[in-house]
Amino acid sequence: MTSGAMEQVPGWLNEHVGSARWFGGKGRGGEVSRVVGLRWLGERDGVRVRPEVATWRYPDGSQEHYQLLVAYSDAEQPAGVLGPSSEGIAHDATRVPAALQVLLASLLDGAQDEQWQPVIPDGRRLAADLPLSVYGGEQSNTNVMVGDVAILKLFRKLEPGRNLDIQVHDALGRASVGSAARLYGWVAGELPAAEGEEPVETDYAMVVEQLQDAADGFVMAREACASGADFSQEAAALGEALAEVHAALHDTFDTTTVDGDEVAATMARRLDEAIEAAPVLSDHRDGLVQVFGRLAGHRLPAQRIHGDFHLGQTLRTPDGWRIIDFEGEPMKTLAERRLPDSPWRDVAGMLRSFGYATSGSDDPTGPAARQWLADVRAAFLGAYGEPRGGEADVLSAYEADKATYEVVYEVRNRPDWLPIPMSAISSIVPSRAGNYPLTSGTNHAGPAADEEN
Ligand SMILES: Nc1ncnc2c1ncn2[C@@H]1O[C@H](COP(=O)(O)OP(=O)(O)O)[C@@H](O)[C@H]1O
Ligand SMILES: O=P(O)(O)O[C@H]1O[C@H](CO)[C@@H](O[C@H]2O[C@H](CO)[C@@H](O)[C@H](O)[C@H]2O)[C@H](O)[C@H]1O
Repeated sequence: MTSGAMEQVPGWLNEHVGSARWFGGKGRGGEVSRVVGLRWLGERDGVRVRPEVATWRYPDGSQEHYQLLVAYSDAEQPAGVLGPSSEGIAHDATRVPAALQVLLASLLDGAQDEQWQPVIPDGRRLAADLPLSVYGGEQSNTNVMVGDVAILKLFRKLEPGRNLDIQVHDALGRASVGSAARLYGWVAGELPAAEGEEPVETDYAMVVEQLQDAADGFVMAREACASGADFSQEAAALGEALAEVHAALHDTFDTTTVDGDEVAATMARRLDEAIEAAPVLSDHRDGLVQVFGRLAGHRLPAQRIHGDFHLGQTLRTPDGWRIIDFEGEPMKTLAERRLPDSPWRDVAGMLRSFGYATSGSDDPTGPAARQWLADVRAAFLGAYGEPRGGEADVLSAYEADKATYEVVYEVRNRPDWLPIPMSAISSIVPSRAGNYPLTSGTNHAGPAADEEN
């Protein structure tokens, strides 16, 4: 098969895409309707590598595009086997070391065609023989660690236009913001066009500075709460880092104001969609709508923000906090994620995340964890800038909205963690039906603390 041509969809592809961590349509049904191979990137040790675009079609007729990186060989590789194909045995290339080397070499070689265009303006420290490994933790895309130099982030869900992570890292680098990683390069290209359609630009990958000795903010905060260690100074530094990023984004991208009535209506609509995915929310509907309703009659300043800010998006390096992953909420469309939004959405995301961190404590609802939470919230807000006047209501509405989003996220991805956002919702909006029962003894999170609001 030549590059760019459409191939018959092999049977194993539905399983590969539908069960992947990066697949955003879990629970919505559908299947792969077509798959198109882009350019062959090269061959090494009998393994040929090609990025491919799989189109997933949902029962309602909508569709999404996902990037696959496929390695083909005549013999089975030790890991990553997907199934047979007309090109040989297909493998998930992120699990085949030789295939990852082919990918890196092709970026450095820089060969381009319309569909796949590597651009590495700052690749001084990259070399084809650097060891490569796929990051093994939670991620919505696929991060390949390139030695200790860079991270190659393969975007999985492909969307039209410039990727937000590339755009924001670029802007923050130009503004000399120290609390984000440096952007080294990217792979732009085109989504394969269906018959009779014009090709649409997209981005396939990004290469950024690999932060060294970086501790995950969520792990750090959770451990601090579990051991009773003070986290206030760290929380204050996080507040400063977010304020620095917000200031740069404010000065770089368009700003506007948004209508509080519309924001409240959008939150209520999101809630109704959330209730369909997570009926457990329905008892809280009226109370949540009331919280959202406090935005009515106000105009809220809006600007480009992070959009999915939580402790898992922060890394503590020896030089201070770094904020990562500026792609916004994975469940929103790119058009929605590009729109200016209230900076209080990011603040609320971090406050919610501090609540998640209390799950590390033996007694998440006990006085020590509650005090820890109150202290870190106060320190973070103090350093970021306390909400003034009606901003406190805006912040509460965004916290409630974020918790609603989290309920759906947990239902779909980590049902064991569901008690955490549910208990937050119970404390924001005590319901007639009583609080969500806190379960204990889950492997991951354990019971969640009641949260301050
Ligand atoms: N620049 C970086 N330096 C070091 N580690 C990073 C960097 N960017 C991301 N990581 C690690 O990779 C993980 C996933 O990255 P993230 O950008 O959140 O990916 P995704 O969009 O796939 O969720 C992070 O939690 C972090 O541990
Ligand atoms: O994968 P992303 O980083 O884009 O974010 C998604 O996954 C996050 C979980 O990994 C999820 O965050 C939720 O869990 C965190 C603890 O693991 C917690 O700190 C956050 O407050 C909570 O929202 C995030 O919402 C989701 O978009």
